[in-house]
Amino acid sequence: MAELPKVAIVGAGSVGCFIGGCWQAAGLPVSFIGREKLAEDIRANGLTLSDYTGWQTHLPDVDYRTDMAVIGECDIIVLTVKSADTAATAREIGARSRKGATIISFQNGVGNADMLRQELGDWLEIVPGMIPYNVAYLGGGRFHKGVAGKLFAEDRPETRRLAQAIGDGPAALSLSRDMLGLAWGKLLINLNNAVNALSGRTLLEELSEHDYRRVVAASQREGLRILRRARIKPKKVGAVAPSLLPLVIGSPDWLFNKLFLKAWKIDERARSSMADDLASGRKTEIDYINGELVRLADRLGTEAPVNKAIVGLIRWAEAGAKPWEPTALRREVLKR
Ligand SMILES: NC(=O)C1=CN([C@@H]2O[C@H](COP(=O)(O)OP(=O)(O)OC[C@H]3O[C@@H](n4cnc5c(N)ncnc54)[C@H](OP(=O)(O)O)[C@@H]3O)[C@@H](O)[C@H]2O)C=CC1
Ligand SMILES: CC(C)(CO)C(=O)C(=O)O
Repeated sequence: MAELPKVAIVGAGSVGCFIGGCWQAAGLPVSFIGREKLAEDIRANGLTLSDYTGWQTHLPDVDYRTDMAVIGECDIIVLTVKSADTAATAREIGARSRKGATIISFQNGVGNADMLRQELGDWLEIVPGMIPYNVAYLGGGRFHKGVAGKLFAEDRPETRRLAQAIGDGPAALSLSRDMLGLAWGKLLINLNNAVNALSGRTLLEELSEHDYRRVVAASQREGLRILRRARIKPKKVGAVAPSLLPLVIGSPDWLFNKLFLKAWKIDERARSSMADDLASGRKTEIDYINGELVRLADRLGTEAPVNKAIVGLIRWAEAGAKPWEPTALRREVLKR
């Protein structure tokens, strides 16, 4: 990999188009692999990327495809499909990729890298990654990063070279030797995704309501208890240590809205990816977030009533149930 690595983004939707677009803007050769609807849009409009700071760039020439033919030429494969699609997509990648190429998972949840190891471990180098920020598809080839944060990938020689090639910028790559800890830290933050989706509101609107935050805080407190029991140490993602998350999220409005919400730089359009899934009638990743804790609790012989209740409400919402008002959601989940 003496020259710039050739990158394929597989599952080029919100996150994939943003990351791949930023890396192309940084000078890397990037091919995007995704669905025909986005291919048409990007063919017509190119790719426009923006973020919450007002930064914007436009890429008129984008190699967006709907087949994997190019994958055999790529050094770095970035996987950005939803978790339920990981195994099937990995098999497609395995059939076409070059032995020894690197695949990085930028997905929510804690199990995608293991799934990739299972499907592709003897063929590709499997690298866990983590995406801390939100990306919204705004139509017309536009993708907007709505929350602050830096991408992470496991610290290895090939990711060090990649990070150097990308340089600084909105999709800069940081490296870590504790990706599993980061994945669990991110999962604790992602417990807000379901409440955001159930609220039917933007992240800012939802997080400014104390009753929604009380539900999130309770699911995080329960998550932390289960992780302690499993001897899993979640790592800090963002400004707040995992053990303090329930305290900060559950704090009263006068403190939370004035201090924390302002400092987090959340764009007023931003919603969680689970809210996007519900809005477009797709199955959510609930089984890989709150559901992961429910399964872990089960394996440990303990209970996860708050997260279990939230999984149930998301199932209803997937079947078409209406959004929840703050107090009604608090009463339904916390029974108080
Ligand atoms: N969006 C966000 O702000 C954030 C997302 N994440 C995580 O990032 C991951 C990606 O999310 P996001 O970008 O929102 O997802 P999107 O649904 O926007 O993008 C994934 C795309 O991959 C397509 N796809 C699925 N299987 C294949 C395949 N085999 N070949 C080609 N394309 C395929 C999907 O098509 P189809 O829908 O037809 O299946 C979809 O268009 C998720 O794990 C999510 O939780 C993390 C942080 C923030
Ligand atoms: C909003 C964010 C960045 C954190 O919950 C996210 O991970 C998502 O939308 O899936």
